[in-house]
Amino acid sequence: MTKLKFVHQNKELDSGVTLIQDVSSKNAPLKYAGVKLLQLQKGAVYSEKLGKTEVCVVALSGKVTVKEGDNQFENIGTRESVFDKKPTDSVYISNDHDYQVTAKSDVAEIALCYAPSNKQLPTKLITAADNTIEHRGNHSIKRYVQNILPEDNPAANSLLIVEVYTDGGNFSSYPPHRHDHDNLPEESSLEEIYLHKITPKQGFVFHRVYTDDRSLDETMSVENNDVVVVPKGYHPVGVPDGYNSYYLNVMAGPVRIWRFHNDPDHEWIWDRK
Ligand SMILES: O=C[C@H](O)[C@@H](O)[C@H](O)CC(=O)O
Repeated sequence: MTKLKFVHQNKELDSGVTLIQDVSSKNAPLKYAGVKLLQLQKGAVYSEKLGKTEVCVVALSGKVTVKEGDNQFENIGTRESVFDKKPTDSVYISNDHDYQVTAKSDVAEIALCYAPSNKQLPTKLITAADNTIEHRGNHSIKRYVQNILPEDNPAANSLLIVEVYTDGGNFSSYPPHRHDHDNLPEESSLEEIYLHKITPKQGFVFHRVYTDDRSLDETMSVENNDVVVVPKGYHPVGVPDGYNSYYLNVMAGPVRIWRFHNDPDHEWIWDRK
């Protein structure tokens, strides 16, 4: 059985810096994407030296200052919780840079989203206002999407990043789709990471990852701060009534294009009136 779910941890990295998730090709069936979830106490500093990797620092909650070379972005972040359900600020940093993140609020949570990068691009603040918003779906497949780094934003070499909110009783990433065939223009090959958050925090959601031939077919119950990786296959999410779901998606692959293929068995779901 392929390990697709990574349960949250609480590992003290440094004074005031707690590592909750660290998922990458080193410990998961991934070749491109990676994610870290960190919680920082006020004044705590997380530093990193990038190789041939780009990173997008997403200010999930609280406020942080991000410094890279001569670039300093002070007090970024717009929300106390991801469930404030509004866009936040992020900073894109490409390969071979050193950067530091310092917490400015009592507690700050950041997601570090990684993908391969060989061409240095400008370090860039992606403000909340730069996010594009979508309301997708109908019936019981309604979700609200905040695009942080969609493919029409040329700021990154490989990264595609989006936040998705799904209220209880709804499915998202549904009808099921895949993007695991390098077959443009019909379909692109992107692996994907889901960083899940749920409110109230004792909740869970169902996440299935399966392939057409069912050689991979895992249905998982996923809890707050768990990560699910999607190396290939369809990947629908179901949210029990009474709870609301948030997930941060990190996608990356050979080409920075998002073209998905719906599971033919369930594509009719989109056509309902
Ligand atoms: O491929 C993208 C991911 O599966 C999600 O971001 C999905 O598109 C979100 C949704 O449309 O429900």
